[in-house]
Amino acid sequence: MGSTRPQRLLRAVQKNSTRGDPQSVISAIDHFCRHKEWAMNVGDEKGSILDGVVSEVNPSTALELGTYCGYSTVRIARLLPPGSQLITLEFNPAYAAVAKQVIAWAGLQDKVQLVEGPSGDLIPQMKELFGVKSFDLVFIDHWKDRYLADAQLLEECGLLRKGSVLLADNVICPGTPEYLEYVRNSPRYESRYFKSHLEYTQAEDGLEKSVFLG
Ligand SMILES: C[C@H](C[C@H]1O[C@@H](n2cnc3c(N)ncnc32)[C@H](O)[C@@H]1O)NC(=O)c1cc(-c2ccc(F)cc2)cc(O)c1O
Ligand SMILES: [Mg+2]
Repeated sequence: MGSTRPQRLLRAVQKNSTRGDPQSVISAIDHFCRHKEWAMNVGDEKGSILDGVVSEVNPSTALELGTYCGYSTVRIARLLPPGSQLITLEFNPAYAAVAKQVIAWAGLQDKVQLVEGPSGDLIPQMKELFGVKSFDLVFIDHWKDRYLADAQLLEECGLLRKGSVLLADNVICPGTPEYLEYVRNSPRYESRYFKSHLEYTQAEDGLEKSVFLG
């Protein structure tokens, strides 16, 4: 049984980065995806926009939907203030196993709770599982046709407060039209588009930042 792309990505991290150095892990993954094998990480260009939003929000509790190999998990966790927590949900066990090792290699395991399972089942359990009152920041990067349902589920579960920020990847490519329509037209959100490119390509893509108004 040959290796999978996530496993090859993990090997590239262990070979080309320094344990405990998140920036070197990020650079190793970007180099692997640009020069060896494309993979669906948010990437360096959109990643810089993500960094800016994380720094601006300075979240004490953050949620990520769709861990994949843990690239954006590392990007977010490396910027979190001491005592803050990032919960990341991934339903593919093979991806979760790789992400766990990438996060540990970066030395960020104490800031991250990686939970295996589908977001639709796990979001309603956030309060009881982790004592979460509300999320200051949610990075949405999972199945593109789950973005709207899960944003509304977060609202219904009382997991958003006035000022909570939703940051959604891939709103152009592969695209999330119904989510975009909702956050851009709902009086409950103040939404803004950050134009960029699909990771490691020239295709257009972007991030949508939506502030929940309560
Ligand atoms: C969906 C994936 C990301 C991960 O999300 C997990 N997942 C899913 N649904 C759930 C859930 N309901 N709960 C928890 N986890 C969940 C999954 O297992 C993947 O690991 N992301 C993408 O498919 C993705 C695709 C592209 C892309 C763009 C152009 C192309 F030509 C081809 C692909 C770019 C991107 O930037 C992406 O992000
Ligand atoms: Mg994405």
